[in-house]
Amino acid sequence: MKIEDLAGVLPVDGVLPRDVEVSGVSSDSRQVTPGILFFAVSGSKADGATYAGDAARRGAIAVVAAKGVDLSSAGLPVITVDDPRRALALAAAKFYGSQPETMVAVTGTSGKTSVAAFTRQVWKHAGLAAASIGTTGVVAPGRVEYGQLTTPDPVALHKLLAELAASGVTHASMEASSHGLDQRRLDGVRLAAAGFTNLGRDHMDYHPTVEDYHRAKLRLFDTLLPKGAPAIVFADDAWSAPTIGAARAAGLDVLTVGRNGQFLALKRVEHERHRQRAEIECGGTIYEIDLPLAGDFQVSNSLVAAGLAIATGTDVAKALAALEHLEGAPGRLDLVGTTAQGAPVYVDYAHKPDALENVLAAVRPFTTGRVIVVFGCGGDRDRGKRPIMGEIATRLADVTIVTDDNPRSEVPETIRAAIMAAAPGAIEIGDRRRAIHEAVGMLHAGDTLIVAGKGHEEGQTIGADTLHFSDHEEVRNALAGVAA
Ligand SMILES: CC(=O)N[C@H]1[C@@H](OP(=O)(O)OP(=O)(O)OC[C@H]2O[C@@H](n3ccc(=O)[nH]c3=O)[C@H](O)[C@@H]2O)O[C@H](CO)[C@@H](O)[C@@H]1O[C@H](C)C(=O)N[C@@H](C)C(=O)N[C@H](CCC(=O)O)C(=O)O
Ligand SMILES: Nc1ncnc2c1ncn2[C@@H]1O[C@H](COP(=O)(O)OP(=O)(O)OP(=O)(O)O)[C@@H](O)[C@H]1O
Ligand SMILES: N[C@H](CCC[C@H](N)C(=O)O)C(=O)O
Ligand SMILES: [Mg+2]
Repeated sequence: MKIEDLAGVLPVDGVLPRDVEVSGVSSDSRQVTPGILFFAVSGSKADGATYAGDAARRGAIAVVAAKGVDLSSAGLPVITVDDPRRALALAAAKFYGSQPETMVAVTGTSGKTSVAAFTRQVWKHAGLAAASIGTTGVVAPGRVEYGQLTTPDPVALHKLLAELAASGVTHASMEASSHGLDQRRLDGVRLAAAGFTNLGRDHMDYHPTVEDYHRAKLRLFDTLLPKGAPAIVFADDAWSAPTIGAARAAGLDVLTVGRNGQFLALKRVEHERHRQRAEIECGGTIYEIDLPLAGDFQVSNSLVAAGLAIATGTDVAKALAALEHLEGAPGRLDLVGTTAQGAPVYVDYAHKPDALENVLAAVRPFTTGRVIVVFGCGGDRDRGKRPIMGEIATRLADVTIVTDDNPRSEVPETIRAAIMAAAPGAIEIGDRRRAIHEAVGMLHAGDTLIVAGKGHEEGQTIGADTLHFSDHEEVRNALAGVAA
């Protein structure tokens, strides 16, 4: 690509000769190779501008930086913009060129991974070549890969989207995390529709207030979606009304789903142990759907996913019929096994208060005995959620076992103590393996065990080391009677 090809997204005129070849774009000087256009972005730990010299030494052709940043010593032509992160996203989109024709994104505190996976499955059922991108990685026809971030950085994202488009993928759903939205990672994605699930306490180590966190999420609707595009909003959350208001004000076609929804109205749900029967009304017709998943919240997630598929052209009856074949995303209320007496053991990714509350409430209706929960809180993350989650667990479970979940650089005992302080009667077992085995050993007929917090994760990070650890494996071993 020539630098002039970026003229639509960057003020390149007069900075470099128009026919200078660009071999790529990057915001990480360590990744710069000759011909790369370097973007100096200011981050949480460092300021990219201080690495412009490094980028120059590695062969960058120019640096894109915020107005007012002094880069006179970098020895590179400077292109100035208002928002270097947005410029990077738009330039990455232009550089890699193609994206699946129909792209949708979903945001919300909980349910993003599930909705992205469900939307892909609904499209697939409708005969479309579909992919999903999120916390558990990339899933596409012939491709399953684990990813590092929920919303990949724009350079990795557009490289991936171009690969997917080249492989024939026409439809892709992706998660829009608040970090991703705030850091402009999705700004170059051509979105056809977007979804909102709910808002609760999360990432309070990044966003100063819950209002700031909500504002970051709203960028998806008021900045990224084109006017007139459909916004599928779950209508039964405390934050639904302000989200609907903002989406309407942005000129979007707001389609609400849920008990209070109008586009897909949930009329009735009957919960069974591992499945649910839902009556959904759309355009005056009632559809009866057998959802093969446990958990009230999965009904909500299915409605958002079906809404996204319908809003982007899938036939209503086909989309709703596809819900009968949904598979849960890995580690989301994932039934790993049952004891000889039939007590189910679920692995779930609830690592924030609302998610824990929902998952414990979800299993109560089909638990005739006790609900037992094993969970902990991650180190180097929001400390405020620890007592809140302790309180939720002891209020909603009959037996609470507090254990470790990625203590990272923190002292594990201190994290557990903060949870225990609000969890009277809870049992403290730091070693997660032992905690899981003891919990499985306690199960009687009618009980349900939830091992929460790690979901699909395959490691336990203690200090700087990540040791292999899988809740799925430990549950299976404990059920098989293998010693801890
Ligand atoms: C806090 C955060 O979100 N950080 C992300 C952010 O880094 P940053 O911009 O703050 O980077 P920084 O370290 O301050 O450096 C500033 C700039 O200097 C550059 N640099 C730095 C060193 C050097 O030698 N040369 C150089 O050019 C860096 O590449 C960067 O561009 O941008 C980077 C590139 O996109 C991300 O990899 C990085 O994610 C880190 C690893 C991370 O852990 N992020 C998590 C918190 C995250 O984003 N999570 C969300 C939500 C998860 C969920 O709830 O599902 C996600 O979407 O995954
Ligand atoms: N719609 C929902 N409402 C409330 N809780 C939910 C909902 N969907 C999922 N959960 C809970 O949140 C956990 C994470 O679900 P999921 O991975 O789909 O959400 P996410 O938004 O992608 O989360 P993360 O940001 O952690 O990746 C689930 O394991 C479950 O406990
Ligand atoms: N995206 C989240 C995941 C948290 C999962 C939990 N197991 C933990 O380690 O706290 C984070 O990195 O904060
Ligand atoms: Mg996710």
